Amino acid sequence: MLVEQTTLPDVLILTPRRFGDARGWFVESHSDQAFDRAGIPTRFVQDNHSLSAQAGTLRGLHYQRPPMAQAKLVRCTKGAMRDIAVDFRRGSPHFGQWVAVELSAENGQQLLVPEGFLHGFVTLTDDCEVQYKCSAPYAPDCDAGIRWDDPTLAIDWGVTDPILSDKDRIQPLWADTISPFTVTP
Ligand SMILES: Cc1cn([C@H]2C[C@H](O)[C@@H](COP(=O)(O)OP(=O)(O)O[C@H]3O[C@H](C)C(=O)[C@H](O)[C@H]3O)O2)c(=O)[nH]c1=O
Repeated sequence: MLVEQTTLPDVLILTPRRFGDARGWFVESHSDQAFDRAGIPTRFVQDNHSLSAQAGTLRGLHYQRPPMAQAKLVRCTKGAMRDIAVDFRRGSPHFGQWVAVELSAENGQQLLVPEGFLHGFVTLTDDCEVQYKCSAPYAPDCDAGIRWDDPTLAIDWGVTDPILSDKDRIQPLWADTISPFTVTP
């Protein structure tokens, strides 16, 4: 498994090895053993899978508050999407900084988004399927978010008028939110 850093050092791009042959290919899409070998301690308890029918669908920015904070391992299994992670940890030298990575069924790349980060994505194709592993179960009472178009974060999503859920239209602003996450630099 290839492990690459992004401009946010704790957010990693993982590319498992694809074994191609005349039939197509095979990949171990996730393996605790591969994580052990890479020195990544994160373990997962829940798999999620979403389908977005139209390109330009934006889901995010979401997180779960402690004690149900989630790390996520995100991959796109049909189509393509622009995956966004934002450092939401007070004390981090990258606090408020974001990174965008294109994930697609074709490139087979995965984004490891640690606890303490906001996560969201915008689809680049119709019928885009995203599958992601979570390190903690869904906890509606801890579910929270920040506005996708927050002026402080100024994220470049590559879209101006995305398809949003009602919930995502009214998420709070970064400036109005105290992060529940801290990290000692
Ligand atoms: C996340 C989740 C949702 N649900 C139910 C709750 C709603 O009735 C329905 C849709 O939930 P929501 O609109 O929050 O789904 P997304 O907008 O795709 O949110 C997710 O997408 C962004 C990108 C994320 O990073 C989070 O994992 C997650 O917030 O599924 C569950 O039953 N379990 C779950 O783990």
